Amino acid sequence: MEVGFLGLGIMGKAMSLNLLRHGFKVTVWNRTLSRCDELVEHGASVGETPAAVIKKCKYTIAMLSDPSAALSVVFDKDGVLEEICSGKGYIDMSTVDADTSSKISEAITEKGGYFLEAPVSGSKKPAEDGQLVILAAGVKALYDEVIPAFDVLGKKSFFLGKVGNGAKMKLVVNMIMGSMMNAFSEGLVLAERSGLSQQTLLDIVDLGGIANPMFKQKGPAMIQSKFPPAFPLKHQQKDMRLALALGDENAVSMPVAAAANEAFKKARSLGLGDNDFSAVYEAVKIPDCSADA
Ligand SMILES: NC(=O)C1=CN([C@@H]2O[C@H](COP(=O)(O)OP(=O)(O)OC[C@H]3O[C@@H](n4cnc5c(N)ncnc54)[C@H](OP(=O)(O)O)[C@@H]3O)[C@@H](O)[C@H]2O)C=CC1
Ligand SMILES: O=CC(=O)O
Repeated sequence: MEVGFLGLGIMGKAMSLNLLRHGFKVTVWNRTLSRCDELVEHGASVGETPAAVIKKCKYTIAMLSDPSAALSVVFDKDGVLEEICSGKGYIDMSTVDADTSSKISEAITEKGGYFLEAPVSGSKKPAEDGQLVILAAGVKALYDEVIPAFDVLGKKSFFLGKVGNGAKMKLVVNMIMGSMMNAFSEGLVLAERSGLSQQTLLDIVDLGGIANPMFKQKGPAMIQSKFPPAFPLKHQQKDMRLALALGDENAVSMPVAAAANEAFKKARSLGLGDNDFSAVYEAVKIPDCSADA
C-alpha cells in the first residue's frame, strides 16, 4: 500500500517510520523539509509540497500540531485542496476541534475526495510501537480501506460515526488526562512540602486503585525535574483550550479542567511549552502569589 504522510514531528516521524518498517511505500512532506532526511534514509520518498504528495498518493495521512496548521496545509497555496479529487482519501490524525475537521471535510468532499478524521490516543512510545488508539470518524468506506495502515499504527481503532465525533472524543480524553496530570503534580508537591518521600508516594500510588501507566512512566522523571518531550505541553494546553470550548458549547461546567488549563498556561508563560506536558509540575510548584493579596 502506498501512502502520503504530512507532518513529521514527534508523532508523524514515529508513525511514518512504522509504516515503512511494515512494508508501506511512504511519501513524506514536512514544513521544515530537512526533517524528511531521516525518513528518506529509511526508504521514504519526498514530496515538495502537500499538493505534490496528494497528487502522487491515493491515501494521505496528516499529523500536524493544531487547527491552524491543519487548515493551512489543506487550504494554503500548494495545499491538499489543489490536488485532491475523486478516488483519493485524506486522513487527518492531528488533534483539532470538530469545527476545523468539518471545514476540512467539506472542502475535500466538494472536490470529490474522501475524508476521515482519526486523532489518536497514545504518545511517542505507543506511536513508535504501533500501539496507538485510533478515534476515526467520517467516510466509513475510507476507514475500511485504510484499516491495513491503522493496524500497523495502532492497537485498536474505533469508528465513531460522523465527522467531529473523533475530534470531540479525543478532546474529552485529553481533558481528563490534563486534569489528572495536574492533580498528580499537586500531590507530588504536597508530599514534598509535607516532608514525605515523593518516591514512596509513587510506590504507594502504583499499588492502589489510582495506579495508571501515565503516573508510572512520568512520575520518576518528574521528581527529578526531567521532562523530555513525548507530548509537548503546548499541545496539551491547546487540547485543554479546545475541550473547554466544547464544554462552553454544551453548557458543561468544568472547573477542574479550567484550573488545569490555567496551570498549563502558566507553564507556557514560564517557557515550558516545548517540554513534556508533565512539566506543568514546575508551574504547580511555584507558590500562588494571588493567595497573599
Ligand atoms: N506527542 C504526542 O504524544 C501526541 C500528539 N498528538 C497530537 O498530534 C499532533 C502532532 O503532535 P506532535 O507530533 O507531538 O507535534 P510536534 O510539535 O512534534 O510536530 C508538529 C508538526 O506540525 C508541523 N506544523 C506546525 N505548524 C505548521 C504549519 N503552520 N504548517 C505546516 N506544518 C506545521 C510541524 O512542522 P515543522 O517541523 O516544520 O515545525 C511538525 O511536523 C498534535 O495535534 C498533537 O496534539 C496526539 C497524540 C499524542
Ligand atoms: O494526546 C496525547 C496523548 O498522549 O494521547
